[in-house]
Amino acid sequence: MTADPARATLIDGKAFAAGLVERVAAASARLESAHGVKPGLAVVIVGEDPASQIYVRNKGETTQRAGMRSDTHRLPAETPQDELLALIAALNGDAGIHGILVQLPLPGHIDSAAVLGAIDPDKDVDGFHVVNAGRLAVGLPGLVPCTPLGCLMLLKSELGDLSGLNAVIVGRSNIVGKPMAQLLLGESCTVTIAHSRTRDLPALCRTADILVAAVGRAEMIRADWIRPGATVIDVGINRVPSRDPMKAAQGKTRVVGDVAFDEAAAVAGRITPVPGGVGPMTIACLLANTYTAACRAAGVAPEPLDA
Ligand SMILES: Nc1nc2c(c(=O)[nH]1)N[C@@H](CN(C=O)c1ccc(C(=O)N[C@@H](CCC(=O)O)C(=O)O)cc1)CN2
Repeated sequence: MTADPARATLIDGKAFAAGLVERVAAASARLESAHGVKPGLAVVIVGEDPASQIYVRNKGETTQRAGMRSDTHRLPAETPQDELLALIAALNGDAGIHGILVQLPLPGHIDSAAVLGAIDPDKDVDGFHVVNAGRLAVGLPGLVPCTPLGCLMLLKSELGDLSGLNAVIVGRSNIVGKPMAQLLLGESCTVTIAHSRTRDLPALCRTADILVAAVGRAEMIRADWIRPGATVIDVGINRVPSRDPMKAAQGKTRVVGDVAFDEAAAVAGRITPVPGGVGPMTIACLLANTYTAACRAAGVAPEPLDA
């Protein structure tokens, strides 16, 4: 009889996110009662992409549950860019709105960089504006992209002090890979960003105490890429056919990450599942950023939101 392989500890992002939303709600209620400021978030969606519709609905519902103001602007797919820019200008000037988020992806006729660049950096709760990317790079207070911020919160709550750890991030996007690298550098990790041109990626990944997978390729990272005991953070959300051939034939899908979870969990020390790992932290951190933006607009120091 063979012994069961050791299994990694699951990092429960769903539970952590629920706790964070509660803390944001409590801090927001105190901000409102002490200073008369109710944090307000405006979410803008252009078009009918079904996944985006679900994410936007979840954002609206979670914002309301946290006792914040939630406005959702649904624009048709053929909305001209000028009209979208005019809406953003109006939201920039609305004192009751502290956070503005434009759901991505945008339809092909719209220049996403121009739209993201039109958001007031102090209301940019996605943290995608170049001003916020610059603030993060030089260590100034700004607004940090939600997914990497959520990953960092999970890592700190699991591992405590991260200083001196080797972190490898697979993926160099502006939204996840690069800000994740800046955040981990800020925690004094030794950081490497890997990408499609990296030589011997499996060997590089095996040097990682912390391995962040943000590449967008289903189950690309295998067990033998992982150093035994490493902490694995899986940012990927990929739809693949259902395991059940009958359901797969009907077009049913399931969500998997960038890490081959079952085999990776036999090697890693800690690992985030997909679903239920990093994903829920994205929306919780959006609320945290909205609260932070509202505090700064009111000239009030934000309360710490750590667990
Ligand atoms: N303006 C933005 N657009 C997009 C962002 C973003 O942060 N800002 N991120 C993604 C979509 N997204 C939020 O917008 C998001 C994606 C996934 C999840 C999540 O909780 N996923 C679940 C699984 C969901 C499923 O089963 O399909 C999980 O991982 O548990 C939350 C938010 C792109 N656009």
